[in-house]
Amino acid sequence: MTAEIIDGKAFAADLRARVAALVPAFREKAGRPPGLAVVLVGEDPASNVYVRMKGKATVAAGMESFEHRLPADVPLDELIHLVDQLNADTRIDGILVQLPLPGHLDEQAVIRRIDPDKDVDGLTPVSTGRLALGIDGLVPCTPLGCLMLLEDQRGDLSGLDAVVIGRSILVGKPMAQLLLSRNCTVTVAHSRTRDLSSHVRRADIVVAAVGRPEFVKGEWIKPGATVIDVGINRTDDGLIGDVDFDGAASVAGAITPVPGGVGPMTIACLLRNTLVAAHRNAGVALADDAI
Ligand SMILES: Nc1nc(=O)c2c([nH]1)NC[C@@H]1CN(c3ccc(C(=O)N[C@@H](CCC(=O)O)C(=O)O)cc3)C=[N+]21
Ligand SMILES: [Mg+2]
Repeated sequence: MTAEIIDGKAFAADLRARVAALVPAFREKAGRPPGLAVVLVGEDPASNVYVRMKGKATVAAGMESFEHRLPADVPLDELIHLVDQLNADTRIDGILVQLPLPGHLDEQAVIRRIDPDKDVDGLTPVSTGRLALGIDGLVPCTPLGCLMLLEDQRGDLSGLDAVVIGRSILVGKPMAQLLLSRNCTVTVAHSRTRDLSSHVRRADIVVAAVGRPEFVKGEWIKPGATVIDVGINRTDDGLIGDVDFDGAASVAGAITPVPGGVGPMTIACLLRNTLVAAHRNAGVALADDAI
């Protein structure tokens, strides 16, 4: 094995500490802590674990956590009504509706109801548009975390060839936009892409977000490439990424492990986005390079 293992867990712990260090000054100036509301519909065990982890991390950072659990069969208008209440609640700076929602609920209808100023997931049409236009806004947490790890690893990304595998709203599409904003040459591959391995073989940066265990093979990786594995696949052997880790680690320059790579960065970036939103919502200044 030759690749450096990127320690996302340590990077995330440092980011969380830097966010927490900025909270007391905010509390002082705003007269209240930053607040994050998380909405969970239904009883999916994995979602339950994530929501509990998010709540704990929020409190540990000195912020206020608001958890709302609704039954799986909640009607759309009740969920929308809750979002309206959270939008109007001045204690709350960030609203996260845990996805996926049960099949009868229209996810886009719920997401577009969230006040863009509280959109710490970066999923509303306004946030998506701002990202595409290169205007300051809230960026989805998982791709933001991936970008932080990449820039820490590679420095300036300008001119590098990047392949993003997956085109989801939560990861693939915003990841491509972020890499483009850093002057990468970006290819977005997906389930209909022909000859995927030939695209991956050219890439200096590979971001795998397909949701299939060990889908990306070590032989596809260009020697020295940086590999970011977003996959969280629960199998009988535990959590498995979207990349064949052992194969890729023998050729890559650096690679994120699963667990302990991108996952912890997602939660750290959620706290970061909540802190940024809180400053904007309360009219308290935060230096551009503060976090
Ligand atoms: N509106 C919305 N926003 C999200 O950001 C969102 C979501 N819905 N739905 C589900 C996905 C998934 N997600 C993760 C967060 C943390 C870890 C994480 O901390 N993972 C640990 C392991 C945790 C474990 O042991 O299960 C790791 O990779 O080391 C993983 C995945 C956020 N998501
Ligand atoms: Mg896809």
